[in-house]
Amino acid sequence: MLEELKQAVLAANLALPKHELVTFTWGNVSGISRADSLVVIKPSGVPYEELTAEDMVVVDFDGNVIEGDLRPSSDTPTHLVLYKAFPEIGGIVHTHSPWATMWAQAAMPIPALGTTHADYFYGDIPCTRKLTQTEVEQAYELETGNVIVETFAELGLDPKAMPGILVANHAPFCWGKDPQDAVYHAVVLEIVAKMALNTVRLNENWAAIDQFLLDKHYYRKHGAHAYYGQTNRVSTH
Ligand SMILES: O=C(CO)[C@@H](O)[C@@H](O)COP(=O)(O)O
Repeated sequence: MLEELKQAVLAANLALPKHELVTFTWGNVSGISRADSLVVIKPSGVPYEELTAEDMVVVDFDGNVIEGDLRPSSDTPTHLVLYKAFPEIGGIVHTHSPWATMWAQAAMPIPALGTTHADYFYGDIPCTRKLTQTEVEQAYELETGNVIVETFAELGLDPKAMPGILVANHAPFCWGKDPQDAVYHAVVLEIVAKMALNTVRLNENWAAIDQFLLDKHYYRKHGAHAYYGQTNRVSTH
């Protein structure tokens, strides 16, 4: 059951240490089969170098384990909230990648400063509000998902145009059309987080990218009028 998705979720998880986005077991990737209403996710706390496809855990939308011998990622409730709220996404990544996590710990959005950012994130990368004590104590991982959805609703953001967020005092979550696409966005997020932090350190009079340049770069790669890359080759970005 879901063998292909398990392989894809395993490969996406293994890509995290390869891209230096995780230390020890600090992160997870999942993928969804919308046809089956099932999610495949990394097991909790298992070192990446030991993971196999059989270790991937299949859960339903209520978090019940349908397949797998191991306990699913502790962040499974967050992933499930996001899959339910954002029907267009097919994969989710959570890491504690240091540059993005610095912005999350500062509880600050990452300003859109340049075209590297604009190529993938259409505007400032938001940061959630802090969770309340009740939220943390009663349903921490579920409320982490809820505060992400709340932030997107308040800011009127489109999860396709803004494929990631920072959770205040915690770390980033990213997503994409499938697990690999979500990893791609997590890699870009870490790079733009590093560049933005050093940019604002270099120039205290920093200014956001002009809207017309942000538009040009984002829409070169996305939407009906995209023209980046080749038409006769499979190219995701
Ligand atoms: O956020 C944290 C730890 O603070 C977790 O996401 C991280 O350690 C990964 O946990 P799992 O191994 O997926 O349960």
